[in-house]
Amino acid sequence: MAVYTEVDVETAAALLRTLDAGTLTAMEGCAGGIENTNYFVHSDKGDWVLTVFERLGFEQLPFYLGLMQHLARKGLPVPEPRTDASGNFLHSIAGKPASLVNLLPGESIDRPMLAHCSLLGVTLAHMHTAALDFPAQQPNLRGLDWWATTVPIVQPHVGEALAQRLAEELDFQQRFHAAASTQSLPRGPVHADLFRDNALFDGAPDSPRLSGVFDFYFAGVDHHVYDLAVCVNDWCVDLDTGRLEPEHAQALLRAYHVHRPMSPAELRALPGMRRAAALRFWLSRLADWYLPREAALLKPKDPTHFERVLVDCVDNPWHPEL
Ligand SMILES: Nc1ncnc2c1ncn2[C@@H]1O[C@H](COP(=O)(O)OP(=O)(O)OP(=O)(O)O)[C@@H](O)[C@H]1O
Ligand SMILES: N[C@@H](CCO)C(=O)O
Repeated sequence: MAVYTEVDVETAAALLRTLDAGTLTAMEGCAGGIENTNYFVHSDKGDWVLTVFERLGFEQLPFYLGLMQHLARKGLPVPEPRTDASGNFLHSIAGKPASLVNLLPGESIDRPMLAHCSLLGVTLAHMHTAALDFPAQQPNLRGLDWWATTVPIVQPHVGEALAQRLAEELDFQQRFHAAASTQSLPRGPVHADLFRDNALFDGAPDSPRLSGVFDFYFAGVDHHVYDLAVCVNDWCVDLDTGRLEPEHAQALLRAYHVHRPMSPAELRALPGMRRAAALRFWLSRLADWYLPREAALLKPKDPTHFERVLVDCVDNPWHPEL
């Protein structure tokens, strides 16, 4: 149950009033999610998600919430932070940062079909294009520097063979990211964590619609092809074996390419970026596994899955046909 900070009815009702979001009719704590306190809040003006941020500070949130506002106002299915009369979207509850966004319709999909991958490709292309003129800058805080800091932290816990694999992959990534061919790849604000549990679909089963993309709290400026690699590694990988499902990946990339054509350099970089994305989530899961945060209620996710994904990326580099 992801309610770390109890929010009482009076506090929620007062926030709704401040944000001209109607009169509160009901609220319930949200069981999903592990990072933040989330409540579903209902009023005579609509349905909302009230989030109290447990780890992120007031200084990082303007980038994430501003990017969500930017994308939502351009018509993307992204929650829009509700603003007060002065235009502020960052509020405070119990001394912690808080936000109120509109509740998006739809459900997450456990096992994406080709149609879901295509819809994701279309939306991701639109998100990348729409974000290009977002003025704020924040690097991907889970990028190369973080990998280099985290590898030696987790190495003592994983045994010699895996410690060696981590060192070799970090070395590969440092060379790959230093190459001029990588540095010149197109960049912009990207989601960087758009797993299947961060998207919603509605519509009939045979004609789904992508109705929501949320959880922008790892977003940052990075290469577009890195963001694609993160998606391919989750939406288009068998969760039992860690192996790529090439038809799913092809569907995602073809749909993306129609709306934001990928350059030959981006296509060439995809195998290296898939390795980068696999390393990033292997490392964060290893860190959560061996060095759990104090008082964290979260059940750590299985790191070995991304070890398998990385092995598959290295052993079977995949090149899309567009
Ligand atoms: N704007 C929204 N519209 C609809 N549902 C939402 C929205 N925001 C969050 N949710 C729902 O609430 C759940 C928890 O949200 P979220 O995933 O952002 O939690 P978290 O704790 O912040 O992050 P994490 O996924 O890292 O645990 C989601 O699984 C989703 O079902
Ligand atoms: N998507 C991440 C967790 C949240 O960032 C993972 O599956 O490891």
